[in-house]
Amino acid sequence: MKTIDELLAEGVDGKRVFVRADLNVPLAEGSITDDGRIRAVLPTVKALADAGAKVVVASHLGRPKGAPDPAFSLLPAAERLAELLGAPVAFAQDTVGPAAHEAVDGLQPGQVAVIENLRFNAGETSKDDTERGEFADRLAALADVYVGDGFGAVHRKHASVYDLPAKLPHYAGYLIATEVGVLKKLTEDVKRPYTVILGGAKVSDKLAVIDELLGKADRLLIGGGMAYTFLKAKGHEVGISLLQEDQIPVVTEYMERAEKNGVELVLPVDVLVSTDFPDLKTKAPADFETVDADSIPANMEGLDIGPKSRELFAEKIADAETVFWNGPVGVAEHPDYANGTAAVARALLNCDGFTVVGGGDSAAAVRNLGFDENAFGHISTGGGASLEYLEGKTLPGLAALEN
Ligand SMILES: Nc1ncnc2c1ncn2[C@@H]1O[C@H](COP(=O)(O)OP(=O)(O)OP(=O)(O)O)[C@@H](O)[C@H]1O
Ligand SMILES: O=C(O)[C@H](O)COP(=O)(O)O
Repeated sequence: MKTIDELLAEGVDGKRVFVRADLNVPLAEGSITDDGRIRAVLPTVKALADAGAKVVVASHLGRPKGAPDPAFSLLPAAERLAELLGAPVAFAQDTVGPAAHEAVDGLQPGQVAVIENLRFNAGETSKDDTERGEFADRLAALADVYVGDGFGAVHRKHASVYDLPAKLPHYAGYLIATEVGVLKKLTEDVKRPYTVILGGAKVSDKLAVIDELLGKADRLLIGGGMAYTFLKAKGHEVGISLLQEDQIPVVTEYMERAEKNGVELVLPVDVLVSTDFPDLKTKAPADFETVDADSIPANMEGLDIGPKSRELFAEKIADAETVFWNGPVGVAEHPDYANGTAAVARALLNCDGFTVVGGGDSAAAVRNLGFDENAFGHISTGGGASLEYLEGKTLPGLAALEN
C-alpha cells in the first residue's frame, strides 16, 4: 500500500486530491452529536492542504436510498470540518454534477471542498459492477489522485471505496494507516488474557465475528442488543428485547464451541427492563426495573446490563492484557441506560492492558459519557470495518489501495 507520505514526497502542489473520508457522524435534529470521525481525518486533509493540494473531500452519511434526501446532507459535516481546520471549506450541493465541478474548479492550491453525500447516487452502493464503475468514472473526473482515508467504510464494496482507486493513482491516508496498524496487533501477536466485549444493535452484522473470536479470545462478554439472542438460546424468556430468532441455532453452536475451546463466554446475569423504549430526544426519566437475566417479563425489553453484570464484566476486564470492545452494552444515549456502558468504559481505563474501542456509536458513547478518549489505547472509527478486519476478511477498500 502506498502511503500519503509517499504522495507528499512526490508532490501535490496544485493537484486535485480526492479524499474518501468517513464523515458518517451521528446527528440529532441536524446537529452533530460527536465529531470524532471528522477530527480523525484532519491530519490527512491538513497535510494535503499544507502541501498545496486542492483537496476534494467525499463521504457517505447515513443510508439514503440512492437519491438526494436533505435529512442526510453532508453540509453540517462540511461546516464542522471548516471550524476544525480553521479555514473556509467550499460545499457542493451535488456529488458529481455541475455544483461539484464548479466547487472543485474554484479551488486554489491549499483549499478544501466537500461534495454532497456519495449515497445520493444509486451508483455508489450498486451491486452492479458497471453501474458502480460509471459512477466511479464521474467521481474520477473531479480529481487527479485518490487518497483512501475512510476507515469506517473500507468493508463496503462501494464505488468511492473500491472502484475509484483503480481509476486514479491511489494512496492510503494517515487514519487508515493507524487503524490497520493497531488492528494488526490484535490479529497477530495478541497478549493474553484477551477479553472481547460485544454489544450494540447491529446484531446480524456482528454475530459472524464471534465465529473467528472463538479461536482467538480468552473471554467473550456479550451485552447490548446481542445478549438476548444468547439468553433465548439458553432457554430464557427475553420478552420484547432485540432478538435474532433465526440465529438461535448459530448462537447455540457458538456456546458449545466456546465450552469446547475453553473460551469463557460471559452473558449478563441481570438486566434493566422496561415496557417502553426510552425517549432519546427528551431523555425523560425512564420507567424501568432490574431483573435477573433469566426472569425477563414477557411484556418487557432489556435495555442495559444490570449492577451485578457491571461488576462481573469489570472483573473479566480487570486483568486482561488486551481488550477489544465494540458496541454499547445498553441504550447509552439515555442516561438511565448508560450505566452498563460507563462501567465497561471505566473497566477498560482501570485495566493495564492494551485497550481498543471500535465503532462509531461506541466511540461516541465513550466521549458523550465524559471519558477522555486519549486514555484508551486506541479508539477506532470503524465498527463494522474493525470487526470484519478481525474476522480476517479481505476488506474491499484496503484491497483496492493495495492493488
Ligand atoms: N439492549 C439494547 N436494545 C436495543 N438497542 C441497544 C441495546 N443496547 C445497545 N443498543 C443500541 O446499539 C446502538 C449501537 O450499536 P452499533 O451496533 O451500531 O454500534 P457500533 O458498532 O459502535 O457502531 P457502528 O457499527 O455504527 O460503527 C446504540 O444506538 C444503542 O442504543
Ligand atoms: O457507520 C459505519 O459503520 C460506517 O460509516 C459504514 O456505514 P454503513 O454501515 O451504513 O455502510
